Amino acid sequence: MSTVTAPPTPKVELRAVRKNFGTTEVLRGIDLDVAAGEVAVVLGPSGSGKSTLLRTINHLEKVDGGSVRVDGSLVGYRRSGDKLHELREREILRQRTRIGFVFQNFHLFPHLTVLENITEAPVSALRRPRRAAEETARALLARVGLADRAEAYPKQLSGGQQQRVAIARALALEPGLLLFDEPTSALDPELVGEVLDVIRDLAAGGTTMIVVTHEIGFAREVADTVVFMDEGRIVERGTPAEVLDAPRHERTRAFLSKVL
Ligand SMILES: Nc1ncnc2c1ncn2[C@@H]1O[C@H](COP(=O)(O)OP(=O)(O)OP(=O)(O)O)[C@@H](O)[C@H]1O
Repeated sequence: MSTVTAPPTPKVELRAVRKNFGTTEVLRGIDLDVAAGEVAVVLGPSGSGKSTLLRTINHLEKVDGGSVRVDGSLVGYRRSGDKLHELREREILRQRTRIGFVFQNFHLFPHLTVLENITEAPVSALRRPRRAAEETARALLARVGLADRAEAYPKQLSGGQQQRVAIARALALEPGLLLFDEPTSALDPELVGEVLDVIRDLAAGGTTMIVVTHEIGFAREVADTVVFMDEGRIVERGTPAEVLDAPRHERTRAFLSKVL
């Protein structure tokens, strides 16, 4: 008797995702699977829809068509009978806490210390006891190399340090998925490496990640999969060697010739 094993459910599953802003079609039918533990790097020219793609996965943007599943559940919707119903805002927020999001411009709260920035969401959204949340936050700060900056305010830190705090803050929610939106593009060149090192460590530890970046060297080294977006579509997807060294699509070749 043969045993048939079902393929594992992807951690992230996008099917025919469409998003419009007014009359502009920004996502024009995106299909994307990211498996548990996979690191997907998304490349593409400015305006191709990379940020919007991440924001639909996190339900910061509602889709106009298609579906987004994270861990098998439809983001933003629940099913009853054959019908899909939009989830209430509270449930959407709860789902969103399972997905860590690191922005280009850090988005730290300026009036809170580093430690408070990291404990804010676990205490308020997840109702973790403050003492336990602080203990976790200190461990995460050590992990991103900032154990001694817990009491500092964001403006007292360099951009690279602020971004490492933002990563620690995302990790404090113990997310099953981490999304990075150009995490190094607001940094001075000498600070890029320290942030990429932290992301590299997370990748090596098996965290599922989707990273939008223009850092081709990082993509080559860390990505399992490289996705190239152009005008709201995924036009190429493959291993770093396939997409970066032997791109099949003319638009990918043109883009790489500018950034390499
Ligand atoms: N909230 C919005 N309202 C209207 N248009 C928007 C909005 N957000 C994005 N857009 C438009 O959607 C398109 C795709 O934007 P998006 O930020 O997703 O691209 P991107 O590939 O991430 O670009 P970049 O690399 O410059 O960040 C752009 O034309 C942008 O102007």
